[in-house]
Amino acid sequence: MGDTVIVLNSATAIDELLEDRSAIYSDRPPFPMLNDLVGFTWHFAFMPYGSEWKERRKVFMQQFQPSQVHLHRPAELKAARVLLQRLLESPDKYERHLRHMAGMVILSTAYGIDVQPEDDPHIAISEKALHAMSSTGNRFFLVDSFPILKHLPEFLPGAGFKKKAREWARAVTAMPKVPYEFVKRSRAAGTANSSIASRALDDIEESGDSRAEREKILEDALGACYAGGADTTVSALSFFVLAMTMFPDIQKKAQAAVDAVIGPSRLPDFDDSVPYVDAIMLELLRWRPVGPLGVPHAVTIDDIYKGYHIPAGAVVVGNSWAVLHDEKIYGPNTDRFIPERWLTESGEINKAMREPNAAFGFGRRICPGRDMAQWSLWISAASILATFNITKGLDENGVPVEPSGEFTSGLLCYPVPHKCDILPRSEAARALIQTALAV
Ligand code: HEM
Repeated sequence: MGDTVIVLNSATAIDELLEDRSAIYSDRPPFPMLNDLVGFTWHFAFMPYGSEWKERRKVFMQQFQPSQVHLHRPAELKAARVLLQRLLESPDKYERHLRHMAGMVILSTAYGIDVQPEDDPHIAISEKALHAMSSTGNRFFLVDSFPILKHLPEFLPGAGFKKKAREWARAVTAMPKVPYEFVKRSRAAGTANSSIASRALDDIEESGDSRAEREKILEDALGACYAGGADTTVSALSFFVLAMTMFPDIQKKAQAAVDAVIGPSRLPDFDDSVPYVDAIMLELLRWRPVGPLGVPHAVTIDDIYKGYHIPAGAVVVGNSWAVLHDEKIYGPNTDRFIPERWLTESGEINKAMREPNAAFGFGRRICPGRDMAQWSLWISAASILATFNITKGLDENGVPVEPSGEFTSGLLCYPVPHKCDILPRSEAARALIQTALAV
């Protein structure tokens, strides 16, 4: 990393630098362990600001622009309903089910893959690579401060990180390749489902441009869906489960709001408008941003801000947590979970509030999957509220166990595991879940 690290703690500084001057604040630090050794060089989240990053981000954005998002809805809806069924069968494994749901949305949307209920091979490959990413991103490796160390032979004492990196690199290289090759094989066999990959390959074939290069860009860009979207979605939904466990009154209010719109005989759909659930989603992203310090940016040329010299290469961190907990922006008690802060007196979303975009990063690097993320979170949360009660688990004496509310530290945070019971709200709710996928 560069020698200078600047942490921006105020919304004003973030707006003025990472947003207004994003043309020069959108680079990344080098990440020697993650990129050079573990092999995430294909993932545009970690690429330097430049043509390779631009090409991949452009291809990605084309598929996630507003005119395309309706194509992703069936997969998001199906994954939410499968989630309900899995919660019904084994509620104690809810973390595993959230992970399955996030993987299902991404693999189905991006590649048209129908994931298996258990031990899906595509999920397994991607999860291995994600494990490498979180293990690398959440830990300090000396090689990140002294990139020269990457040239140490593996057998030397202190070079154990190279062995670890080599083991991880296999899964990391396979992550974008294996599902992409699956799509190509399915197309050749005439069995391919509709997917982003398949539609983009149609375009490439029709255009007749230099195919190998465009395909490589597409393969990399799609690999970024799982790499950027799985852990983050799981973390946000885990915080939803935590919030519903900790704040039963808010859960009751949300269930009443869902019931009033949906009624007793069906499950939520994307056309349903439930502002209280919108408010819960906004508050969730604000209260517990999954990456409190985002992903570091770097500045490409020397800059001056308020009289301070910011040298080229400086690492610039936008402190999302500080912005999202700023009481001047979001009102009092920002450490508390209060969905009402997002609502007007008449119960509509208050459009004057600053959206919790800081949870998705900044400027030209802002999360390009945020729309998909928010819709997936919304439909999952609304479906759970419609059908389940989430309550505190009981200890051996039958006393409810209060969750600590704590969360892990690192690039990406999760709630510390807590005891909770997830049970259907009624026999009618159970029946709705059981028949949901037959509809
Ligand atoms: C709750 C869910 C999510 C959260 C909180 C989240 C948050 C973030 C954050 C903080 C960044 C870094 C932005 C920056 O550097 O300023 C990012 C980047 C990224 N996210 Fe997300 N994300 C989520 C879901 C997704 C999903 C579902 C996808 C894919 C479908 C995705 C794909 C990406 C990619 C590809 C990047 C790299 C962008 C770049 O460097 O140009 N994310 N996300």
